[in-house]
Amino acid sequence: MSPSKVETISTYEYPEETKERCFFYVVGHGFSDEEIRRQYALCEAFFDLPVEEKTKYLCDTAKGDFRGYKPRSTGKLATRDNDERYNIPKFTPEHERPHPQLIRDHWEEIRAFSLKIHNDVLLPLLRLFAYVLEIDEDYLVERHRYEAEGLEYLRYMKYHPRTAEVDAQIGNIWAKGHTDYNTLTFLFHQPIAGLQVQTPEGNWKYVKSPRDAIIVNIADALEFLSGGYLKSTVHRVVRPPEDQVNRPRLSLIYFARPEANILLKPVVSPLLQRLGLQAETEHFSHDVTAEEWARARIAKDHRFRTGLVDQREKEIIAGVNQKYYD
Ligand SMILES: O=C(O)CCC(=O)C(=O)O
Ligand SMILES: [Fe+2]
Repeated sequence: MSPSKVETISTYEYPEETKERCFFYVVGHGFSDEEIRRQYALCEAFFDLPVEEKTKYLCDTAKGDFRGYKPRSTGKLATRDNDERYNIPKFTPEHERPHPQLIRDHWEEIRAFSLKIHNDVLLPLLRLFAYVLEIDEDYLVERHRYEAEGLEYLRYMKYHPRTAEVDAQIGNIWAKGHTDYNTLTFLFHQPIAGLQVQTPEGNWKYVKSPRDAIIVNIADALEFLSGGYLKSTVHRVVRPPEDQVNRPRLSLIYFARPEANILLKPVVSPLLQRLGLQAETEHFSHDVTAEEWARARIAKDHRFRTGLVDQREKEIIAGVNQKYYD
């Protein structure tokens, strides 16, 4: 028998990495399935309250304030959105406000849940991003102090199923493509499909939601602070697939934001200097704070939702535009 011929092989060339902007997942986050499902149960119970009760806690979105209850649009504006929200702000004296008894009855549990996201998930990630940016490990942490003035909130959300006819009028898009305006958004497990992320080529891809993972989304403030190095993810929500379309879609989301007076400009970072990103990628015509940016975006959103304008306005503040995507 002749020895088999040994083929010479060269090293494997890896295919090019995907250039997609991604959400990323955090696992091993320390939240039990039960803890999360209790929050969903509270979310469901909140939206089951009579509408007269919920509207006592309306948020003042005209002024860019998202604390409290946002009803879904109805009547002629019914196609503008199909979701109700209840945003529960940080548990600090600045944000003391009335809440329904249901929320009061579970105050400590909701508070512990919110603080756990802030302390055990947000802060370690901020240290990681500081490491990536080659800046002091606590630089971002010191700008997201829980006790400081500024708004973060836990959001309970409920999307109401709509008929195929109504959904067809808006191209089956429940929430148009957008970026979030905060630092990081944490989306807890979401069994109803619908969330999609936009690739740099402009295509949309479903975001899977593994049961043990929190989906994390980089948002505008982090993009500004990192000179565009960390990209604010463009995402949207579409009509769920046929086997899920008749079920209400509950979402449990935490929005972390920088402290109110943090200026949205790139941090001084060796990495950004090397990459030539130290100059701002988008230029505000004057300094803009995290609070101003968020309020301006919420107020513009209010104008569209409530029918004051028929097209979403592009310019948000100080010459910087927000893009919307179908
Ligand atoms: O409900 C979701 O899955 C995403 C919601 C969202 O993008 C938002 O509220 O900003
Ligand atoms: Fe979003």
